Amino acid sequence: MAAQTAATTQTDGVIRPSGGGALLIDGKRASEEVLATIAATTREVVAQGLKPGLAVVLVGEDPASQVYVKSKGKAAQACGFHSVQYDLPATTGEPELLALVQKLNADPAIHGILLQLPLPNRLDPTRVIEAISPSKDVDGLHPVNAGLLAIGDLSRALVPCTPAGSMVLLDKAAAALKFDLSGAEAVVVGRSNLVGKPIAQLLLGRNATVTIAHSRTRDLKGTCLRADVLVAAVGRPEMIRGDWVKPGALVIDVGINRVPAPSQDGAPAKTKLVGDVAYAESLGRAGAITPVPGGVGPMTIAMLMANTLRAAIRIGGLKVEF
Ligand SMILES: NC(=O)C1=CN([C@@H]2O[C@H](COP(=O)(O)OP(=O)(O)OC[C@H]3O[C@@H](n4cnc5c(N)ncnc54)[C@H](OP(=O)(O)O)[C@@H]3O)[C@@H](O)[C@H]2O)C=CC1
Ligand SMILES: Nc1nc(=O)c2c([nH]1)NC[C@@H]1CN(c3ccc(C(=O)N[C@@H](CCC(=O)O)C(=O)O)cc3)C=[N+]21
Repeated sequence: MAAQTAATTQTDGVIRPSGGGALLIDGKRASEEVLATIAATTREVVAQGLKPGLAVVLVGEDPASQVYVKSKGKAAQACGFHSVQYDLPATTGEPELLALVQKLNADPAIHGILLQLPLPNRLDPTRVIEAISPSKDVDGLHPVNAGLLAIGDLSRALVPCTPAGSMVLLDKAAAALKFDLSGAEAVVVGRSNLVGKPIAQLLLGRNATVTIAHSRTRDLKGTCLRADVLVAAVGRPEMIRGDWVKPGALVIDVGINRVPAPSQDGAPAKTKLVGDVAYAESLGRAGAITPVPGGVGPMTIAMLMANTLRAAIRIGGLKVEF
């Protein structure tokens, strides 16, 4: 492990451990590159009289959601966006939430609306998501955007942020290993509308042969072992073991799981983040892997900013390359 930490990120955003083993794809670094491009393009857009605006809506007091929402607001400000956050009590009713969405749909200062999920159980997310104007749906969850992705119209779709960010990291891994996605066996574990399904669509769009696995999949280990590209989006800490990884595979670990960390005797209990893939076990097998934290998480936030800028450019009818 010491050799792993000694190596530093190289110009292509990939860490090559000096002791050999999987390449580490540096999501923090990749996200900073994307954010720098966004900040530069935003200056151009602002000079043309349009300031991209992002509204993040949080219902209830889930501490993890509060952390994510805060980092989204910070990133928006760093990009030069107008940024607003709505913190609604857990008791908020659907009519009030729908009224807020309508107000934001009509607000010319807002180009992106993000409704942080999960909502409190009483509220049905589909109805609220469908109320968001597709042109402002920077999470890419509205059926119009999901449909555009499904038919492969990436020039018009707003693509969900985590899947879009995962593809950027996968491209870095593929470039570093001179690996061609076209025709490759890709396995996505997880089929949520937010992560698993859209990642599978993006991989299909790149001509991978895609399998989507889920909780009813019979031989999950055997399925994973076929994968040249393995994407884990399950939400179960380190469920995918090292010996489920095909030697040389490109592994994208989307999972973000907070688990108890061993604490020194007497010290207060601590927690740490782990992915859905047993990271240490996989280092000796994978060709490349994204770490948790510092992998897909930071890219998700960067792609949310990218979607907001894209939405603003489209709504404003600007002729800016982005
Ligand atoms: N890095 C980031 O920015 C983000 C990370 N995440 C993380 O990604 C993970 C997945 O998120 P999300 O898609 O929203 O989660 P969901 O809970 O919506 O979906 C989980 C998926 O995993 C499948 N699954 C659950 N248990 C098993 C199992 N034992 N074997 C096989 N498949 C299983 C489920 O199958 P079934 O459909 O059959 O129930 C489901 O399709 C979470 O850890 C989440 O925190 C999420 C969003 C952003
Ligand atoms: N409508 C909606 N869209 C989302 O995209 C969405 C959501 N709801 N609900 C929750 C999930 C989760 N999510 C993360 C974003 C960033 C990090 C992130 O930046 N993680 C850091 C670490 C952060 C920490 O230390 O806690 C990292 O992995 O390095 C993680 C998770 C977006 N989500």
